Amino acid sequence: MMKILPSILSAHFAYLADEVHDVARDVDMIHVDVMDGRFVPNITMGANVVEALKRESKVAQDVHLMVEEPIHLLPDFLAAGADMISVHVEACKHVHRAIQIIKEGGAKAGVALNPATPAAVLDSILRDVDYVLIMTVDPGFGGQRFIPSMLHKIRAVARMIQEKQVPVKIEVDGGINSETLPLCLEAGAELFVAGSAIFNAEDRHAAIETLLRSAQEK
Ligand SMILES: O=C(CO)[C@@H](O)[C@H](O)COP(=O)(O)O
Repeated sequence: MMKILPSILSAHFAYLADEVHDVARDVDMIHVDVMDGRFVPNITMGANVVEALKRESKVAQDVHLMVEEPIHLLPDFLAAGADMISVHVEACKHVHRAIQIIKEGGAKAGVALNPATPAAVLDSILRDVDYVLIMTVDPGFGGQRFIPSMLHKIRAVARMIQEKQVPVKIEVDGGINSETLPLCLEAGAELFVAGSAIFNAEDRHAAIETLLRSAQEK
């Protein structure tokens, strides 16, 4: 079943709780971008924000760690209540260990791939993860343009999942809007992260409706 995950990177940080309440009327999960200023140029939020939002809202949180060597941070994010956590294969020397820690902590575990990272890196990890996050822009900023060649990668990962017969979901993130969402859906994605397409809209409810409708129209 497809899901839309609003990325709070594009929300108004001064009113974060209100922004989360606003979208939580329409979705059951939000996407939380954690950036360390090293793996990607920006610095955003940490486990304290996940914990604070957990106290404010029941909405589930999908935490995307854009962080060099994220293993040491996992216990904090798990304790804060993260429901899904992904680590980048490009940033983590011991991906299997990270996946194991996330699962043992009770969250769903994902691996994230930058646009230039080939699907083949998943061969030895696909059986161990709950989801693969395919970045459809280079991570670091909201509001970038979707990279069309990522559709091939989505298809390649969908094929690998089918061949290995594993219950792994494909998540896409970056430049997702009512034009790109149906293309990704057709290629095999199920989880759609959208930041500016939702939070830049005056009416977030209508923006989410538009995204959901675009999936049906295809
Ligand atoms: O991880 C990231 C950016 O690095 C994303 O989650 C962005 O927040 C997506 O924003 P839009 O491309 O949808 O505006």
